[in-house]
Amino acid sequence: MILQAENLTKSFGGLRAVGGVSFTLEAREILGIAGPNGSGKSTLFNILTGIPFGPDSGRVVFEGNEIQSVAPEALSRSGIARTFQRESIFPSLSAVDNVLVSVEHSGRRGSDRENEAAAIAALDAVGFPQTLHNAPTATLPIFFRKTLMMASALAMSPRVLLLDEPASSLTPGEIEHMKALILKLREAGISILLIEHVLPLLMTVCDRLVVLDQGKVIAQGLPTEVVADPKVVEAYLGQAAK
Ligand SMILES: Nc1ncnc2c1ncn2[C@@H]1O[C@H](COP(=O)(O)OP(=O)(O)OP(=O)(O)O)[C@@H](O)[C@H]1O
Repeated sequence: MILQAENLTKSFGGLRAVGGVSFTLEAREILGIAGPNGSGKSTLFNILTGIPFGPDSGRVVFEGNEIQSVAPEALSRSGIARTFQRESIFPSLSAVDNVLVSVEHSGRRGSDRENEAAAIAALDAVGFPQTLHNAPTATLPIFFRKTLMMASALAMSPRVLLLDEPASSLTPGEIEHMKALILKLREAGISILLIEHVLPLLMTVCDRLVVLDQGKVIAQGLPTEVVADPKVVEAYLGQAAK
């Protein structure tokens, strides 16, 4: 086991966005976090990484160490990196310069030439086209903005990577590329937590699923078992009916 969440909670005023969530992530596992809109998925990522806020209570154990109170910068240097649901890139910087920002915050800062080589290696690892390395990122198509954000996360050399809806707004062909990329990252030895709305995508890449509804785990286990669980069907159908 590489990561363990124990009874995590987070409230916003009277709203309990995450209400006692526990799960484990095994080394080199892809664990999907599913659940309808507003079920607490992104808040769970926020409190796991401390970006932008930690949990109200509960424990997060990463490689045997409690990390729920570790500052986010120290945490990302220690081997956990994340992407965001909305692409968080610096639009005025080129792709290489975006990734360089991560390299320079990774705690492995070298010479300018070494840093640039590390940034380019991260872009290559996600298949980001060389022709776009120096293009302004503001005008990049969404698929490349998403892979750029993944390259920035990889530049931190994470052992655990949290991906928040990497496939949202992508075309079916792009989703296939994204799937292949996620599987390749696991092959490279990275353990992955993957938030997605779209159950069929989770079904094809995840080893196990955890399903949240209203901040609580309502099911977890093998994807085929979880999607057949009446509580999961009800949570998704309830959402569709709204
Ligand atoms: N910073 C915040 N302040 C107040 N309420 C928040 C905040 N962040 C999230 N919430 C609320 O917490 C609940 C869980 O939101 P969260 O974004 O974690 O859900 P989600 O499952 O990621 O949803 P989606 O699939 O729509 O992204 C929602 O009711 C949301 O409105």
